Amino acid sequence: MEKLKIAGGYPLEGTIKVSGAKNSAVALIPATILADSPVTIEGLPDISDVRTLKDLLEEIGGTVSLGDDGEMNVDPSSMVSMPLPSGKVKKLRASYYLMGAMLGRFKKAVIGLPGGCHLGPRPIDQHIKGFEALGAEVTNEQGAIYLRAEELRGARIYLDVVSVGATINIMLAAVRAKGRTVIENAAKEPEIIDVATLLSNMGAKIKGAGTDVIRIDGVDELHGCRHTIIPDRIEAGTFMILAAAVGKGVLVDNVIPLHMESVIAKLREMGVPVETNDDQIFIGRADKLKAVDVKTLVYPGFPTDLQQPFTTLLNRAEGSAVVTDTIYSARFKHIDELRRMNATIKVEGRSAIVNGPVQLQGAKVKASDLRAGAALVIAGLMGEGVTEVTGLEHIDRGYSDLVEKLEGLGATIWREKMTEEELEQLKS
Ligand SMILES: CC(=O)N[C@H]1[C@@H](OP(=O)(O)OP(=O)(O)OC[C@H]2O[C@@H](n3ccc(=O)[nH]c3=O)[C@H](O)[C@@H]2O)O[C@H](CO)[C@@H](O)[C@@H]1O
Ligand SMILES: C=C(OP(=O)(O)O)C(=O)O
Repeated sequence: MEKLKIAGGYPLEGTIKVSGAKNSAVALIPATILADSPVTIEGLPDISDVRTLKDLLEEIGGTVSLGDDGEMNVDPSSMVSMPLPSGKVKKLRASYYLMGAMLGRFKKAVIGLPGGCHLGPRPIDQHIKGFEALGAEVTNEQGAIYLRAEELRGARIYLDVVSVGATINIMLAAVRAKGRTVIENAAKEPEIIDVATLLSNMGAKIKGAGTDVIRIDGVDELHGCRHTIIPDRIEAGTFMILAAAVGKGVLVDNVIPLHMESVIAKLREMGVPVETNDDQIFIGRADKLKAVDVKTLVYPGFPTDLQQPFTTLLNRAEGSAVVTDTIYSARFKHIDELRRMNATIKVEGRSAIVNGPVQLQGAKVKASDLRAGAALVIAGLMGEGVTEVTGLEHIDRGYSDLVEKLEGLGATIWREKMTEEELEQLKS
């Protein structure tokens, strides 16, 4: 096991390139199950969620190759509906997409309950409601979800909660159902459009992805195709926030600026100079930052996945800022760690109140989840002295080549093997 060490307090500059989107990748890969001939996905990020899904496709009989350039070829023709009760499915959240994809292709699946970041309760009742509306019988037996259908029939499904996962999962099952499915109150995240684009290139009939009503006319067969993934707007946002915190001129490359509007607006409100062109965003240096309140919302609102990194940035701002997470009320595990680094933050209900400016100090901290990890890396770069971050298995689920990318901006950051004593401490 390794830990990350960061010598903070130095300004960063240069260009940093964004990889393919994790939350697209983890849906595009299961979507290949639905085809009857090979699918190629270009530009996948080098993250553990992608490697775990590759293993899972191989477990059900797929022939899968993944190049160093992030190109994955999947031949799904020999796949079978093998039960995937736990083990690897627990390593990530998005293993729930195997339910929709396997139900769509085989009309049956057994998948263990998903893992992913611990952000408080993360129910999947809306996914199940959707599968049942399509005609599947769904039961939960000893921590695994059993799905079975004689046939899948299109249905009108109103989501009680706007859910990215449920919207994509229902889409995956519905593309091979008989007749029309309408998903109302659908989520509108760019990753949903990316998955719908892949499925359409495979021969699916989908209209309205990216709006809150998606119409799907089921087809009998889907074929292989080639697809290029969209850039990761959460990784891009992490780099923009990091640049606002410790940059003296950073160009974030390979971005779709339209996806970043809520983040750009908040940074500008704080006084950060932000300029955009077709596929890059430049973040300039502001010596003084103003505190701003932030509320996370479904897309196109401010993403919950950037709430934790943004909370770190607010430590540099003058005044008091209220950060409210309306999606995950308990997504505040990073706060205790930031406090160890000298932050003055109070948590009240769904909100964190950050009082700044404070000079963060290097400390030994632990990432409890993926974006807590990103928040602590930014804090380490801002802090005086050396910061040690453990819990890298979370960061490695979502950030491709993070150390190399930050070194490219001039950061002093490295991975180090943990000692026996440290490993013992981690267990206790
Ligand atoms: C792999 C992936 O894409 N993960 C993203 C996805 O997670 P995920 O798909 O799990 O998140 P959802 O959009 O489903 O969740 C949004 C909200 O709806 C609730 N809910 C969701 C489903 C359900 O059946 N019932 C229910 O009550 C959740 O508890 C949460 O409060 O979207 C989240 C919200 O943008 C992001 O933080 C995650 O990075
Ligand atoms: C919460 C996240 O991921 P997951 O849903 O995969 O746990 C995230 O990407 O911030």
